[in-house]
Amino acid sequence: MQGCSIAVSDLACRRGDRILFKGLSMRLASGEALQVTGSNGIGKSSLLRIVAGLAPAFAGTVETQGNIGLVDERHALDPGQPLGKALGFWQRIDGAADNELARLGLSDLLDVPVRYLSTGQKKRAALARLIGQKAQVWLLDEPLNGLDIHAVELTETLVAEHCTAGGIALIASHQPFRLGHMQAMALADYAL
Ligand SMILES: Nc1ncnc2c1ncn2[C@@H]1O[C@H](COP(=O)(O)OP(=O)(O)OP(=O)(O)O)[C@@H](O)[C@H]1O
Repeated sequence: MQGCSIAVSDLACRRGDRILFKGLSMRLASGEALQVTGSNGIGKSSLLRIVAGLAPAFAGTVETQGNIGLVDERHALDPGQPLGKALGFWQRIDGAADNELARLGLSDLLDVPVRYLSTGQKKRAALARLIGQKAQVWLLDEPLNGLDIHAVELTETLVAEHCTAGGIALIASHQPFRLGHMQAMALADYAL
């Protein structure tokens, strides 16, 4: 995997008329992972969207190197399409790749419309798309929500493999995420 990095310096985030956090700095290099923790509404998702370039910083800078894949609550896959077709759409854009469908327990669901998938199945389908995207930088917003114990372990393993291969993982979650050498940042330390 090519070199990748995230460098955030003195970042402030405003949503509406509220400053959610300020003075946040962090650096992640190839192979590193960081979990951002904090209570509901503190700004974890907002931070990920700023790092992804989808929302503006109120102050400070964000520099990233490498392709970014963001998995959050928004639909990555067309809800009206069967899962196989919805993933196929992205494969034509991302380039053919092994989406790890069998490993993610999705092989028997390819004919099922995405909107009929369960919460956990949708989550695993989003991971399949992320893997196919071959992005170096993974931004994962509450990746364990709605997953059963096996899917939790699989997600943790996939992230570990991604970092071992030289990728970066920035994870926003209030749940424990087991990963060796995971750094941690409490967003409350930067909240106003
Ligand atoms: N576009 C927006 N305009 C105004 N306020 C917003 C906007 N987006 C988010 N907010 C507010 O910013 C705050 C932070 O939201 P955010 O989703 O980043 O928090 P979070 O820490 O990820 O929460 P959760 O753990 O519940 O997912 C919330 O109070 C939310 O209502």
